[in-house]
This record gives sequence, structure tokens and C-alpha cells, in this order.
Amino acid sequence: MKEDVSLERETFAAISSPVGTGAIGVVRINGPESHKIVKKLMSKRIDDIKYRMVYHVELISENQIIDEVNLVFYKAPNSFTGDDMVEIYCHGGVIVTRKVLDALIRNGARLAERGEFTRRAFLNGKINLIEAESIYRIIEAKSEKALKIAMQNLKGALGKEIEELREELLNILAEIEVSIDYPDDIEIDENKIYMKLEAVAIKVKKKILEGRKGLHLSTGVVMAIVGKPNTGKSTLLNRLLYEDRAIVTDIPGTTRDVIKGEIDIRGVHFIIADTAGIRKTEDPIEKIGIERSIKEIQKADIILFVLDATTGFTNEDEYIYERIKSYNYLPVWNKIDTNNNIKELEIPHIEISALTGKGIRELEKKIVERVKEIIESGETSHVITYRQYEALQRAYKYLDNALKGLKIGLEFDVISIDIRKCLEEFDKLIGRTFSDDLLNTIFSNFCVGK
Ligand SMILES: Nc1nc2c(c(=O)[nH]1)N(C=O)[C@@H](CNc1ccc(C(=O)N[C@@H](CCC(=O)O)C(=O)O)cc1)CN2
Ligand SMILES: Nc1nc2c(ncn2[C@@H]2O[C@H](COP(=O)(O)OP(=O)(O)OP(=O)(O)O)[C@@H](O)[C@H]2O)c(=O)[nH]1
Ligand SMILES: [Mg+2]
Repeated sequence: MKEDVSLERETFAAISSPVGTGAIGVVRINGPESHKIVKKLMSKRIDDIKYRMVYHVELISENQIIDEVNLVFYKAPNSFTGDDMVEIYCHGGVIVTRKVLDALIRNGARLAERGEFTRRAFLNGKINLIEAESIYRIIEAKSEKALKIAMQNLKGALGKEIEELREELLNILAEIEVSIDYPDDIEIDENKIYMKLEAVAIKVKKKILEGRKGLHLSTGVVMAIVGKPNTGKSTLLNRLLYEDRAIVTDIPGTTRDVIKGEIDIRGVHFIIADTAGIRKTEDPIEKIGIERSIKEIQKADIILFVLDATTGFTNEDEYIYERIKSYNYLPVWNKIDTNNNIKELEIPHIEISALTGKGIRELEKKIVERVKEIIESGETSHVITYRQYEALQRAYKYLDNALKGLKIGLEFDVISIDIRKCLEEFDKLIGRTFSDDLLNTIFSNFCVGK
């Protein structure tokens, strides 16, 4: 249904300035009909419109003046989107911007979807996918550092590095393929191939390690609250967020899905995920919830392992401990306001009452100490989205496979499969290849009008 409309009416419009009152509001219209639609509304008739020039006119619809505005016409492909486009600078009121938008819609445009202007810029080859993502990060940046790496990416930082790695891999692949095609004529130096491939792998690995820091700076530190059912995880989430976000009951298995909240703790931005209590269960919904908890463990930079002082350390805790011990976790004994059964663990732990708030400040301090080590160590890379991070991880996996294959003397045609897979990941990362689903996921984060 939605798609039919967009095919029918390719020209779309949106308010691009923030909702609210401001000195000036910006309304944009993009697509083949955009010039015609705006001209219809102009008080002056201008026959040979000059592009990228500011016109001062009144917009008139149904004999009523909508507003006195400035206008700029852009002619494809010389616009932000690469399409025909018009920018309208009107007065910045909530009603007046909406009336300008209404007039455009009534004259044949449709409403833009989230991120659709930027999406057009990507589809028209004006920017690559990493640059599109960096525009979003620029808008969302909450610190100067975050803004700086996003801005460097808009100027192609990560994209260029990936293009270079891609070239190196293509060269290696070419050498290998020649030897596959002409096995008798070409003598290939396997050692040299190995070293070239290893050099690429090392660079990718470095990107991944540094990428973690880039992610922290631009999105926040991911903290998962994990434990068996009923230990007070949701109570703790609410306490840390200063907000009644998650449902709390005394029934074990209350939280079914991952519940997230964001907050600054001592100057560090955290994304906190409260998870379903982990236990063996036959309940199909709870099972899915627990699978999600396990996924959050893998994504987290720090895990709060919540233990219940009223039960002590049980077999269920042991089961979870086995799953998290290789990650960065912090044991937290909760409910110390009650008679407690705290068993000393070898590792340092923290004691709190999520209910009364006792020990929470110390917990926050400990958490920040732990993550500061990660945040402040090493270089920053230009990886600024989880998508980019995961693509690099997959790329590395294929390179590693290829290297292992070379070591044990696999045939070149087998090695070349892994190299191609890695190239595919690079292509997806930059957006050289993409699916509608991927674009929908990326641009659905944007605001309308961007
Ligand atoms: N008024 C206005 N300000 C804005 C934007 C916008 O779309 N409109 N931007 C939106 O994000 C950012 C600037 N980015 C822009 C990127 C490309 C083009 C553009 O017109 N590109 C043409 C011409 C290039 C040239 O002559 O330099 C092109 O690529 O062909 C404009 C703005 C921030 N400020
Ligand atoms: N006495 C005491 N009770 C607490 C404390 N924290 C949580 N509780 C109680 O423990 C029960 C479970 O709390 P929840 O926060 O729902 O526990 P949960 O770990 O999220 O449970 P699931 O979502 O089922 O895994 C509730 O009755 C809470 O009021 C605490 O510090 N002291
Ligand atoms: Mg819960």
C-alpha cells in the first residue's frame, strides 16, 4: 500500500527544522514535480528560474497568503539528494511550517518517510552508506568527541580505509585466480600471498578493537543486567534510570523481553538493558526472552550479575556464572536490606539494596571505574554504528578462515571463497551492495525531513 503511493507520487515533502517555535523553519520538497508544485504557489511568476539562487516571495494557496518566504531551487543532480529539490525558508512557527507543508501535499507531493532525503542522496550515489550513517550520528551527537568522529566519517574516513582494504584484497584475489586459471604457467608464492592477506587481517582486527571505543563515544556503553529470576534486576534498572521503566513483581519470570534505557552516570553515557531472568523453563515465551538475555550478554561492555542475598549463591546462579565468566562482569548482591545469605566470592563484589537505594552510589562508581578502562584505552576508530562493527567482525572471520586454510595447504579455489565472502562484507559495509531491508533499518532511525 505504502509502496504504491510512493511509486505514484515520487515527489515528497517534509518539515526539516525541529518541531517547535523558532525564528525560521525549513520545509523541503524533493522529486520530479517539486519545481512545478512550488511555482504554482509563488506570488510572482518567474519564467526562467535560476538554480541555487535565493528568491523572496509569498506563498499563496486558495487565495490566501500562507507565508512570506525565501526559496531555493536545486536542479538534479546538483542538490543534496541528487534530485530536483526546493528548500523553503518560512517563519518558524509550528502552524506556519505545517501550512506550508499542507500546501505542498495538496498540490501533489506526499509526506516524506524517515530519512528519505538522505536515502535519495545514497541511492543517487551522492554519499555512501557510512556517510549516510554519519549524518544521523552528527545530528544525534551528544558530545564534541562523538561529533568529531561522525564528522570525519562524513568526510569519508572509514569509507576510504575500507575501500583501500578492498583494493588490497582484490589484488590478492587476482593473483590467486590467475594461478587457478593457468596452474601450469604461473608459479605462485604462497608465502607472499599469506603475508599480504595477513596484513589485511591485522588492519581489520585493529579496526575492530578500536571500533569498540568509537561505538562507546558515539552510542554509549552497553550495560546488561543479568541474573536468575526475581533477584531484583528490574528494580535495579528503575533505580539507575530514576524512573519506573520496567515492571516489578514478586513473581519470578516477570520480565520477558529486553528493556532498555539510557542515562549518563558520572559523565559516561550508558545504554542499560534489563533482561529476563535466566533459568531452565518450558514456557515458550520465557524461553525466547532468555535467548534474548544471552544475546545481550554477548553485546554488553559490562554485565551486572545480580545475586539475591535472600537465597544466597544457588545452582541457578552457577549456571549463569558459567555463561558470563568470560565477559566483563561485576557481581552485585541485591536485597541486603533483608537477612542475608551472601556467600563470599573470590572476585570483588558490590552489595546493594535496589529497593531502598543503599549502595547504589558505590555501584555507579564501580561501574564507571570498570568501563573507564575501556573508554580511555587505545586509539579511537571511525566505527560508529553496530552495523559497521558487526560487518568488520564478519569480514575478519572470513580472512581468518582463509589464513588458516592457507596454513594447512587448502587449494586456492577454496581460499578464494573466503576472500570473496570478505569482499562481500566490505561491499555491504560501504553500501556498494545493499538490500531494501537494510536501508529500511538504517533510515528508520532518522527523523522525517532528514
Ligand atoms: N539549506 C541546507 N543546509 C544544509 C543542508 C541542506 O540540505 N540544506 N545539509 C543537508 O544535509 C547539510 C549540508 N550538506 C549539503 C550537502 C550537499 C549539498 C549540495 O547542494 N550538493 C550539490 C552541490 C555541490 C556543490 O556545488 O558544492 C551536489 O552534491 O551536487 C548541500 C548541502 C547542512 N546544511
Ligand atoms: N527486600 C528487597 N526486595 C527487593 C529488592 N530489589 C527487588 N526486590 C523485590 O524482589 C522482587 C523481584 O524484583 P524484580 O525487580 O521484579 O526482579 P527481577 O530480577 O527483574 O525478576 P525477573 O524479571 O522475574 O527476572 C520484587 O518483589 C521486588 O520488590 C531489594 O533490594 N530488597
Ligand atoms: Mg525483571
